[in-house]
Amino acid sequence: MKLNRLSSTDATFDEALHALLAFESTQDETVNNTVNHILTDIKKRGDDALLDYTRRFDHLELSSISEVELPKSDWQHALQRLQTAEREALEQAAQRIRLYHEKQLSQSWQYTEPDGTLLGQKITALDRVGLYVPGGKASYPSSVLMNAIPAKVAGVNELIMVVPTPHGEKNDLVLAAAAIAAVDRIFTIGGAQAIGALAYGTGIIPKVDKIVGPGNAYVAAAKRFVFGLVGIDMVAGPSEILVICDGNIDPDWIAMDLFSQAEHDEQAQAILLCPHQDFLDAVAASITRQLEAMPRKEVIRASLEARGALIKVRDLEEACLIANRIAPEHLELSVSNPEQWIDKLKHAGAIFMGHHTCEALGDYCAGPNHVLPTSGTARFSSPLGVYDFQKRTSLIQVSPQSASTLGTIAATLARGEGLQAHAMSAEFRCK
Ligand SMILES: NC(=O)c1ccc[n+]([C@@H]2O[C@H](COP(=O)([O-])OP(=O)(O)OC[C@H]3O[C@@H](n4cnc5c(N)ncnc54)[C@H](O)[C@@H]3O)[C@@H](O)[C@H]2O)c1
Ligand SMILES: N[C@H](CO)Cc1c[nH]c[nH+]1
Ligand SMILES: [Zn+2]
Repeated sequence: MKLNRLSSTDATFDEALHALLAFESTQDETVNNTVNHILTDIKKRGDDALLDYTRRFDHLELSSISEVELPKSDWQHALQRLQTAEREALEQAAQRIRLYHEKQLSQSWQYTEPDGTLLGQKITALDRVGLYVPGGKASYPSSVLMNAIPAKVAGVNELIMVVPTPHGEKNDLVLAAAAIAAVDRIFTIGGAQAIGALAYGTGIIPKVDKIVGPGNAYVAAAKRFVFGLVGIDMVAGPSEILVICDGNIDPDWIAMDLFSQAEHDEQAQAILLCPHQDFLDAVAASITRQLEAMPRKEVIRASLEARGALIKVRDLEEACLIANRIAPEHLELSVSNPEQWIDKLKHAGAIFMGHHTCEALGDYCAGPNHVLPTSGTARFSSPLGVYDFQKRTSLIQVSPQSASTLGTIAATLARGEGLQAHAMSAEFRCK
């Protein structure tokens, strides 16, 4: 296979790195046109359009719209059908994710000024949230846990899950995860039509306040379109891993860490930064050797050839600078003293510290969320968390004494803006 081998001292390094990072699939014009058409149709024809698109894209023939909802007994049976090991793994992962996210709960606060004015911030959970669970090419029970648990920890009243079931095939692990995470309702719909149904509401699908959860390019484009009418978590791009390594580890481990994100899809990104040429060569050899045994080898190969790279850096200091430029979704700091480098790393969705912390643990059960900013957006955004399901309302209760002081300030500023009613409203309350 043709691996991209770069060195930070090459004259063309910046250009080569820029080319590797370029990714624009959710902006694709054909996808946007299709999604626009689907959303308009869902808005206009509601449930009838939903049935038509579910038939067309998921090959699911339903005789009546009521069949898109899965009764709760179905998910409970799915949970009971699981092998003990699978059920225990889901429950243990759920427990760790819950404990971690409970730390994120924000509380309302208020304070009173000396003249009796009270100021504060009231925290309220969102009323109704839609959770998109992908189901086109693969199933993601871990994503059910990662989205539903923080929502429930925040106190969301009603959590509506949608998941496509191509040819009517339901995934027991996905349904069992929904039961464990206490989702409220499940509908077997997917793609842009599911996002439209959640955003506008149809006869059967209730309109939600916010839509969360990852999906393919159609789902991502639909979320962009409905943003504003409803809230969205983020528009997640393909998975990314960046490994900074000191070379003191088995190269097979690092090659497999790169595969672990490359196997998600052809556009996933896997980059290794290391100061030691012999270690980079050993990882390259390991990639070639281990790839043949991987069930998803064609996806891994395509991803590594298009957007993967093994990069020789001058030292770990420079590796941190390059990592900050890339702002990866996942950053493995595979070095002996990871704490030493943390202050230098400013932009990453999640940092996995030390030789024993592989990124895959974070995908399933470490505790922190696996829904993370991609495509460089870690420069300004954060992992999905409880805070995404809570909103803040300001509280202001002005004492009679303060009404005079504040009223004078406000009236002066209001007249400066030419707003007479503002000024008079404040002055009426001045003593
Ligand atoms: N970032 C994360 O945390 C995370 C987690 C899990 C999955 N993912 C990503 O989510 C994505 C899941 O994609 P998927 O395809 O498996 O499932 P999906 O559920 O996102 O998409 C399937 C739906 O796409 C629609 N669709 C397919 N082809 C279409 C077409 N030609 N026209 C209109 N609509 C069409 C159909 O409605 C179908 O139901 C992957 O890219 C995966 O990497 C990300
Ligand atoms: N790595 C993905 C997020 O980038 C999440 C995931 C789900 N299953 C396995 N991995
Ligand atoms: Zn993953």
